[in-house]
Amino acid sequence: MKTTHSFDYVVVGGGSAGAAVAARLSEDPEVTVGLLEAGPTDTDKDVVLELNRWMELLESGYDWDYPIEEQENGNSYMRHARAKVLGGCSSHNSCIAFWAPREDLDEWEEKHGAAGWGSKDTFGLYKKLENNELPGDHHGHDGPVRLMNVPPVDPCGVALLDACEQAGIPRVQFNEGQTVINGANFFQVNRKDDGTRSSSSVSYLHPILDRENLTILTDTQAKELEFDEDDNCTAVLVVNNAFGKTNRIEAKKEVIVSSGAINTPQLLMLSGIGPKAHLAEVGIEARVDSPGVGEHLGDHPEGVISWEAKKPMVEDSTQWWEIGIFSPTEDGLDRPDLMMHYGSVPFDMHTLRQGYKTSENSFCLTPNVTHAKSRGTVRLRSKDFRDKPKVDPRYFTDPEGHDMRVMVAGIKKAREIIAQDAMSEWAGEELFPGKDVQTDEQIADYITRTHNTVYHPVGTARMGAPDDEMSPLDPQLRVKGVNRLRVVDASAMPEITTVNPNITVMMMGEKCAEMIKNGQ
Ligand SMILES: Cc1cc2nc3c(=O)[nH]c(=O)nc-3n(C[C@H](O)[C@H](O)[C@H](O)COP(=O)(O)OP(=O)(O)OC[C@H]3O[C@@H](n4cnc5c(N)ncnc54)[C@H](O)[C@@H]3O)c2cc1C
Repeated sequence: MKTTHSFDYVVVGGGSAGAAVAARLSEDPEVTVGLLEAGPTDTDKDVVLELNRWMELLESGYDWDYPIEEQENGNSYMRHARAKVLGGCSSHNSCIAFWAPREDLDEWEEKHGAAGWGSKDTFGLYKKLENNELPGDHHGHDGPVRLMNVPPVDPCGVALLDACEQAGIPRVQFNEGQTVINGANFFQVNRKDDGTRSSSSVSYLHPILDRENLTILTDTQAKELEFDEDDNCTAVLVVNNAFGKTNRIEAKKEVIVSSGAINTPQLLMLSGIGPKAHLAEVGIEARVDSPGVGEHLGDHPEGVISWEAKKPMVEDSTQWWEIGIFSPTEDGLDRPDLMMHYGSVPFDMHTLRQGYKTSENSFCLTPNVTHAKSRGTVRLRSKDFRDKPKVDPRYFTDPEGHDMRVMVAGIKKAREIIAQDAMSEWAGEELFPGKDVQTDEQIADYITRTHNTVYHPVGTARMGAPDDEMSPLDPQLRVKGVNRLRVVDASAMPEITTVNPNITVMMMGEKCAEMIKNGQ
């Protein structure tokens, strides 16, 4: 096997976290950094760069496109989109941009043992990464990632916010440092003024493409991590050619895996780090018996309810999913347990096949469970790195029934909002689930067959206290049981964020680089 490159740091995956880590580490001209990305570059691809085209990327050649295992209580037709292009999912997502509520981060530290990740240590990193159009000291104004408010130009969306107010959900400005438990508005998005997404690639990598100590190798897929006899991670074995030949990329200091919540546990397991019994099933000898790898898969399950529009819907949009509504289903919560997105597009991808009505001129609300309790797994299908791993989110399997209870409440809350006077000029017939679906049981049955995801898988290689055997990473993101190997991406989250996670994943990349630079 040929060693084709040698770097101090090798980052595996040029996505939301990986691009940030590589950019920050290579600020030091004394170190060399190699960034490996399985997909192609984004620099010349309008379909990737123009934010309002993001839905074209689902199930396209830029999507790893993971089917899910047969679900006991969920929609087995669902697919998990995962971008395969520089910038990762930040290059094909809808760029809804949120700081995590401080309670989420404080819980990571206090409940899950992720010392140093509380809001007092991490809010400064959100500030560092952003260039927010909002004024004030709370925000950063010279970071790489541009955040802006979606202009409130969609008249149906404006009416919806009026209806929210009539239903007791006030307009609020997001990302101002106060946790929004009950409130709605047009989102902030990470987008530049000219409509280009401010993905991690656009934000962190495009400005430094000619940096001499940073080498970006696209179309380069990692298949295994190499270790020496002292369990130091010394290299990444990759395939970057049409003949399937393996090349070796040496890491003189560290390897940082940032391949996302599905591919990171896959690569760890292919490298012998994972649950021993499962590895044995596919013929891999365990280097580290780490039972938490591929476990604890969390997500935001999402339902949909849609109405025919009485007036023509918008024909252009910032990104078609422009409004967020937070509304708690019970009193006394410190964070909302229910969120909804508003879509100004037909969204029948899971309802049409089930026989529900559809319309070209419609809008929808998509309630999601912000802290779903069901947990799934990512497992190897075989020891072949080319085989898609088995993704089993086990939606709606939590024994208390919390997730379905919140989802049913979400459908009812959506109906309550749309029934307000302010929506009377817009809301026509309810297309799905429709007026015949009324009882909790009927709504739950509908959800089970038609739900989607907000595409936020997390937690499959989570960080936690050094002595917690179910957390494969320590709070410095180091993989327990080996040396010179870290993970940073959504898989490292101890628990899902209440809100859309992408900006938090970038923040994690910032913190990882900071810890490495500080010798932690
Ligand atoms: C369709 C969609 C819409 C979304 N919308 C939003 C939104 O509006 N707002 C929000 O906050 N969040 C959104 N998300 C979620 C958010 O984008 C992700 O949580 C986040 O990008 C995850 O970052 P990551 O670094 O963990 O992984 P990624 O950004 O996916 O990066 C992983 C990278 O590693 C590469 N890779 C994988 N395996 C290998 C390998 N073996 N070798 C080399 N490279 C490899 C991948 O190709 C990819 O580029 C959305 C996600 C999707 C899929």
